[in-house]
Amino acid sequence: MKIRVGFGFDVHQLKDQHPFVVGGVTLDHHKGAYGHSDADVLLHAICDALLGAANLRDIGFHFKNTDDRWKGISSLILLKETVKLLAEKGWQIGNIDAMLCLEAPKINPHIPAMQQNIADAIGISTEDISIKATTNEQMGFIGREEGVVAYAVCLIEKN
Ligand SMILES: Nc1ccn([C@@H]2O[C@H](COP(=O)(O)O)[C@@H](O)[C@H]2O)c(=O)n1
Ligand SMILES: C[C@@]1(CO)OP(=O)(O)OP(=O)(O)OC[C@H]1O
Repeated sequence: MKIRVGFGFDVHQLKDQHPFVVGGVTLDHHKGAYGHSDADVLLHAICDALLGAANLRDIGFHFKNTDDRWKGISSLILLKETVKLLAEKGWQIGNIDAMLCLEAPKINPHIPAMQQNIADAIGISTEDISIKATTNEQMGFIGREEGVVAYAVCLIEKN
């Protein structure tokens, strides 16, 4: 059995009165993440961790931010496409561990729904998908609510 580890990072600007989609959940907040897609920072970090583990470049390589096909798209679709790219090379996903860094809103109440969205998209158990959150203790661009950051690691395996 071959196993590989992957790491992903993503950051998006926060803008007033913009939808805030994280892990496929639309959060009720006065600001939201801005990007070419739905700007789901958590799913983008997970896509990059998976692609990195399989040595398949990164999210922007496969889904260019100049391509109208991805304009406003749900990142759950990008995640499903990413899993297909891995499956074509024989990779299965072992587990994912992710960390969100944002001042507000509180993420904890939404974690089960995010885990379920990701589990449905990639076909593994919610038990193998960990999501955590921290503030940046009011420091820097995260502390000023100018941006949101996510990190993710994963294990993938094939026979
Ligand atoms: N956006 C967030 C940030 C944090 N949490 C939860 O609160 C705990 C304390 O956060 P600190 O940054 O003050 O250490 C953190 O461990 C998370 O459980 C959250 O849900 N959403
Ligand atoms: C997802 C893509 C494609 O719609 O656009 P964004 O939503 O701007 O997100 P980013 O994290 O910059 O990554 C890659 C992009 O090409």
